Amino acid sequence: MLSRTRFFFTKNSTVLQTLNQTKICRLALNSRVTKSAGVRNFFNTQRSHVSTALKSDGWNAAVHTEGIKLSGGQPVISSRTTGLWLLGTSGLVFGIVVLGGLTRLTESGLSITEWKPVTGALPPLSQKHWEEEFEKYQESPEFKQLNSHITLEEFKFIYSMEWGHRLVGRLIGAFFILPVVYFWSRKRFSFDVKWKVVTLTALLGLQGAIGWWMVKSGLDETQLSERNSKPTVSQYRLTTHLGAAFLMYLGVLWTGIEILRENKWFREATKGNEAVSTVFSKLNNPAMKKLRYVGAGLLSLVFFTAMSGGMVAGLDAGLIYNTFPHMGDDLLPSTSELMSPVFSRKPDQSDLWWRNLLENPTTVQLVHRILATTTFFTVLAAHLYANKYKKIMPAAARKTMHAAMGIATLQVALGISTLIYLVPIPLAAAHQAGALALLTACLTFLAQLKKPRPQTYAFINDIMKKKLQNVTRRL
Ligand code: HEM
Repeated sequence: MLSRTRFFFTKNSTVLQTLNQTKICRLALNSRVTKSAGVRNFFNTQRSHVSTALKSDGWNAAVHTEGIKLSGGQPVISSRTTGLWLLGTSGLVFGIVVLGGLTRLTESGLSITEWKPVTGALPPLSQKHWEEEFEKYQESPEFKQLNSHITLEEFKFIYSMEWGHRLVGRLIGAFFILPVVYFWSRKRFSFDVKWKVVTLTALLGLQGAIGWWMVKSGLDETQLSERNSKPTVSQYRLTTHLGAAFLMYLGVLWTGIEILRENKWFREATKGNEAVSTVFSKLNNPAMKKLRYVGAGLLSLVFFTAMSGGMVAGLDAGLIYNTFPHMGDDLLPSTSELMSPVFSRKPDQSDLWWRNLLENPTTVQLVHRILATTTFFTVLAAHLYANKYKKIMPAAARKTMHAAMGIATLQVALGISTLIYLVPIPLAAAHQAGALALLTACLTFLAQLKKPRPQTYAFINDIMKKKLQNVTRRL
């Protein structure tokens, strides 16, 4: 349909001339009139002419319409719809992370003892089916050691939590993969976005497998006895699952923001809006390079702190030392407690350090406190530093840095409250969501400082140079 016509113009004047000659340029650029049948017919009769011109142009110009299919052609900029869809996906991933946290906090995660990617999408629908599922659960170490008192009704609750978590995972899979196929076939992705989307699809598939790998560590008696643990999932696997979800979230968000920024520049450039040149010159300022390092450093630090939080959650280490800043009577527990030989598994104790750092709940909690405090003061320092450049920084980046400061403060308050009140579910879930919110702010800060890709830069600059103010892009 012509109303879907999307135009990407770059350097070559031959094509522009051809388009002008055939009047298509004027008619199609003014796309409000393209719905009329007369114009559509006119356009159809001319399309082969344009297509030939474009092919001979060697892809300096690319016009994408439903009517004109240019073999192997790809847009310089992905369509705005793909950016919005990626932001929608990031919202869903945010939601499932919180739901996953609630599943863990309500101790529901080990209630489904099998992984059936397809048939598991249906919950038990009859009393008999529920009883069968309950019987399977009764074979699990969690039931035998911790939950032998549980009734079928109580089992239904924990089962539904875990089933809901898995269902939302499947829905996100569909919400992501079906549009990928559609957008790909309609050539809506630029080359850069294509490989990102492939990586994200792989990560999504991997995430399901990691989820089951994690659950298995809490169902397998051999693994539990090796870890000398009560029936819970391994903290390493829980953190891997959390980390993969965070990476997926950051990946879709980053790609979505990048596409929407490019589309915004494109729209403004076609309107002849000078703001694009201002943003480009701000982004080209050498001072922004330092701020980019600051943003990347912050993002990595928050991610690392969040992963250490995953280790705290996986070891239930929030249930000890429920005071802040003191841990017990002093600021720090004794060295013998922090580096206890109990956690070493080698006769020569060569693994004493790393095992305590990753498996001793006291040490793991201390590591999280140290990282969290470092993160807070680093955000504060970055905020003060970024403020020095507030006049030359893009406004969006300035605002996200303010947001990061506010969220970091809230996150520390939530973390301390979670600890002091012995990990109540609402606070712990809010603390987990807070970690994602802080990551969002840091990632958005960095994304707003990112220079345009060279091909985007050339493309947008070209539009501005040619002052193609009438170009519209209907997405
Ligand atoms: C920048 C600051 C912080 C970040 C990014 C952060 C991040 C996280 C994350 C991602 C988790 C895992 C949540 C889950 O999987 O359910 C967690 C858990 C936890 N954090 Fe933090 N945290 C921060 C600050 C703090 C502070 C200051 C404290 C208090 C000393 C704290 C105490 C806890 C506790 C007790 C848990 C375990 C909660 C549970 O068992 O669900 N956090 N943190």
